[in-house]
Amino acid sequence: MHCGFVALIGAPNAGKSTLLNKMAGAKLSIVSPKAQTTRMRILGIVMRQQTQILLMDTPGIFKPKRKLDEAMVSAAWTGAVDADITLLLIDTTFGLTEENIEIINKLKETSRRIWVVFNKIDKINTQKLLPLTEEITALLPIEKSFMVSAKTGSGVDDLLDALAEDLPKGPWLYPEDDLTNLPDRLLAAELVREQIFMQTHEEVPYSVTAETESFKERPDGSVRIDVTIYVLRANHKAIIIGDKGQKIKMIGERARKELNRLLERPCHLFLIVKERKGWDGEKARLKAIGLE
Ligand SMILES: Nc1nc2c(ncn2[C@@H]2O[C@H](COP(=O)(O)OP(=O)(O)OP(=O)(O)O)[C@@H](O)[C@H]2O)c(=O)[nH]1
Repeated sequence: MHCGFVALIGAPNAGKSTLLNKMAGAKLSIVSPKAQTTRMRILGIVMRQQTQILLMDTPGIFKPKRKLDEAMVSAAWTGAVDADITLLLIDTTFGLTEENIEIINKLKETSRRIWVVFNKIDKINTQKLLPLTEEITALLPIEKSFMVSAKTGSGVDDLLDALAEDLPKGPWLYPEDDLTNLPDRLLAAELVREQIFMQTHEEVPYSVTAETESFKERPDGSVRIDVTIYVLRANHKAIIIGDKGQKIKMIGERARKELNRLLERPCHLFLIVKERKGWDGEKARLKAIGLE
């Protein structure tokens, strides 16, 4: 038996959550075209041959402005420090950005073993990759590099095989059928937040947090889930509710469909929206989404 922690690290939007989901074969971490969608560490438990790969999705690394941002970036670095292998994910459509150079400089101090994963190769001419690889190896000692498309799955099997062979000997830490250690109530709140990221724009998604207030199993096998959406400002509340409640209805419908699939049972989802000034600086709110 082999078992080890692998952290996915990179700039916002590099495709870390998409890759985690592809490697885990399940939608565990929420994805949107907007930067900073992931706010906490999400563990995906992936069985490959006789190896349990404990794959950690982390928030994108960027310059923090508020307390929430600081907690997110700090969660990402803790993920890298704790990992046996750190996968540095590079969005090849942008190449070596300033953001990536900053991450690389800090990775040198925090991580022992770094593999580089060039992502989104479905979008680029792969000839661009050779100079990019050279630029990165000049900055950072990397053990291995991979070319993948997290979206199509191209190259993902090779990456999984390489991890399975390389992780240290040791007992599995989780039952082999588990997909994640995250509680269902946290996954439910995340799926609601994902829909807000998908269906609202500009500063609205960054004004929002979602918390599951209650999660009750019903005798018929279904589950009732009540989620509170906190927003920083009254006008954001109005945007999320929408004209005649159309927007919140759509958020709820889409999140419920995803939840049914993830929890493999019918879900009844109830949403309420509350204005809460300064939630993004409140310890309790950050703790509720797994941040310290
Ligand atoms: N074409 C293409 N798009 C991708 C690929 N991987 C991710 N994306 C898209 O890139 C966007 C960001 O993906 P995420 O997985 O949310 O990125 P992330 O690194 O987790 O982002 P943060 O939450 O900001 O840290 C989404 O629109 C994805 O669909 C890929 O391999 N190819």
